[in-house]
Amino acid sequence: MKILLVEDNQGDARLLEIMLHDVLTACTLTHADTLGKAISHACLMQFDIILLDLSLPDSQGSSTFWRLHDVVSNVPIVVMTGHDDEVLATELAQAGAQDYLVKGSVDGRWLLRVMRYAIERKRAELELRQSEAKVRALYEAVPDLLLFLDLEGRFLEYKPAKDFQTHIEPEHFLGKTIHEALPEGVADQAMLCLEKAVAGRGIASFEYQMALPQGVTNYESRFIRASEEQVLCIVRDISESKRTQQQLHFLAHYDTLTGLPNRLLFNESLQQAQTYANRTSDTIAVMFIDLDRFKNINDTLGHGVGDKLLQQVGARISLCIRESDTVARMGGDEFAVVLVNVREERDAAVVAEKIIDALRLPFMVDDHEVFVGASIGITFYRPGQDDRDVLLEKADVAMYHAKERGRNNYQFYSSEMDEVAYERLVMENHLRHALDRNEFILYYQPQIAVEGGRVTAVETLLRWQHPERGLVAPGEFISLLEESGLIVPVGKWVLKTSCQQGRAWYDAGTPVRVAVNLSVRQFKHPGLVADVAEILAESGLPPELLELELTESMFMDSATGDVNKLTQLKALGVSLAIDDFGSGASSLAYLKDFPVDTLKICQSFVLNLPHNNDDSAIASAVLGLAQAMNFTSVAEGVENAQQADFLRERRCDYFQGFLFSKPLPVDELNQLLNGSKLQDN
Ligand SMILES: Nc1nc2c(ncn2[C@@H]2O[C@H](COP(=O)(O)O[C@H]3[C@@H](O)[C@H](n4cnc5c(=O)[nH]c(N)nc54)O[C@@H]3COP(=O)(O)O)[C@@H](O)[C@H]2O)c(=O)[nH]1
Repeated sequence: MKILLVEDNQGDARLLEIMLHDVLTACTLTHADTLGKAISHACLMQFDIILLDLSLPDSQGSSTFWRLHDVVSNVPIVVMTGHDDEVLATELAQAGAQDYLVKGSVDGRWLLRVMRYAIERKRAELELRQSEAKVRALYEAVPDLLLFLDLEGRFLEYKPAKDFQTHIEPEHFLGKTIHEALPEGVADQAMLCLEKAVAGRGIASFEYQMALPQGVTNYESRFIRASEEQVLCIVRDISESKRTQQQLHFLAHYDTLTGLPNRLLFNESLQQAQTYANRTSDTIAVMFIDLDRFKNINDTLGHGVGDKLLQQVGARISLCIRESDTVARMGGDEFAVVLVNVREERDAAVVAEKIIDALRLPFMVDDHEVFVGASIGITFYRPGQDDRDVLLEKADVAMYHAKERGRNNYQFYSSEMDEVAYERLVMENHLRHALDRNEFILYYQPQIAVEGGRVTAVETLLRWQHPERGLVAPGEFISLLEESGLIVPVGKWVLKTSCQQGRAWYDAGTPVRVAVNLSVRQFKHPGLVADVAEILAESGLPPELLELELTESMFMDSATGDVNKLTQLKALGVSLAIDDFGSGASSLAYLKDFPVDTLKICQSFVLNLPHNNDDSAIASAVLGLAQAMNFTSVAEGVENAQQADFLRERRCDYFQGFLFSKPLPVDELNQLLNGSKLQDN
């Protein structure tokens, strides 16, 4: 123990020194006989205790204590007095000294006990002071509204929040009970929490809303027992975090484009509906809706229009169902509906018809009048049957059937449909290996010059030589190739084989232009231009003998940088044709901006020539346009002489169709090219 003894009387000092050495084995005693020396020692050394005589040569009475205390306020001071100033010593002991001793009345043991108590008390005092300081800092720093209540729930103390304005004066609370100060519902919950806190069951909290002058605000109140008599209530404004929570919930459960539930919320709703149906034995209908022609609109008019269209579609579907039903956007142009309380299949059919009718009406999007349709697949859940995923799969399978049945219709799921879906899956798997197994072959359909009747070009048409099914037409697998992305490698193979064949005809002295179809996905593939350049170089086909057939949508989608791609393709020296011209609901303005060489009149307009007035008008208009803009014109699907006459009279440049030749394998086409010129009959 390190002791500073401040005593000017050498005798008294010596006496104390002896007493201390008697009772303390390990003790360092520093002696000062003036206050000045005592202060110097106290500044230089950390003492455990100071024994202080109040009457010193340089200071007298209470000021002796206070001057030393100011310097070492954290060291316990025991005041030593004579009998005559015991009153002063008592006062000082109450004011800050740890204790006092009357000189001559103490022995060593007593002195030791007094010192130990003094040190203990001082330590406790310091700890208390520190913990009070912490509580005060905490109290000041807490941004929340703090309310202290008695154990019955009467407000005692109010500290306003730093973070938010309640617009309620402290008087509204102070002196009042919870029930007097708060609205009934909130007060009931607050009392419950207070009781829990009083019972010492930790922190009890609840969230609530209050209608305040500034609007509805969300609060959280936490109650904790603060002392024997008081409970602390911490009130926090959680409006902001509630809003964030709501936004996060919205983002996680709703589709941001249409505001409809997304797949996650749809699944939850379906699960709830199933649980309810299990109890009530009700039937649920699940519909899968896929828009017809949406992709075309998106590709031709752009994604902005596509997005707005989806919003309108979502709104129209919502109007066709009851509030208890759910409509969700599952992604892309796919929507799903859960109908609850379905009595019979007819109920679901009525809703499906309503949806189809609603979506059949034109949509006005950014001054465009656009038409979509819907293919709907329907399946039913009866208690205890399929789980959620199976239901959706079945509705999806039924939807595919609706598409195959010509779109704009609905189909109920039946187990036979699974076989078709299975076949589709098997076909997709076979297609994945078809390229490696050399199962693809190319047919070529001649294009005949109207003037002179010679074969000047051929269109390359893909066929699949299936090991079991024989020759499969592209109508059965091109869409599967598209969906699976296989169209990119397969399309490259078509291009390469066509160019090699084109070069072979060129070398054989029967040069013909080869027209190759490009699919949208192939066109959008970033490596397309490089692939065409490489294939031309490798095959040695003069570029002017290659024509690429593109759809109108590829020309229209200029927003995606595809204009540049067209220009790059054109720069390779190949020609570009617009296939099925007139079938895409698109603006004609692009014709003058893009490097187009050939317009191919869609065969649907040729089919009913010359009797159908509309088709005649369209075919005439397209041919007129081609002549005016200096494009080459090709009529597809020419099957009879009347069609050919009509087209010839309107100065069509080339014919393609069964009237002249079906698509042919290479050998047969070689015979044709080597034979005499073809004549139409
Ligand atoms: N991306 C690619 N698409 C391709 C490729 N090969 C073909 N296709 C596309 O598949 C569609 C169907 O082709 P296909 O079954 O070969 O039908 C073509 C002709 O056989 C048919 N045609 C030709 N003349 C007549 C006729 O007089 N009557 C009649 N009913 N049909 C006829 O038309 C199809 C050619 O059409 P088009 O391409 O519009 O010129 C077809 O859409 C192909 O585009 C490929 O390699 N890649």
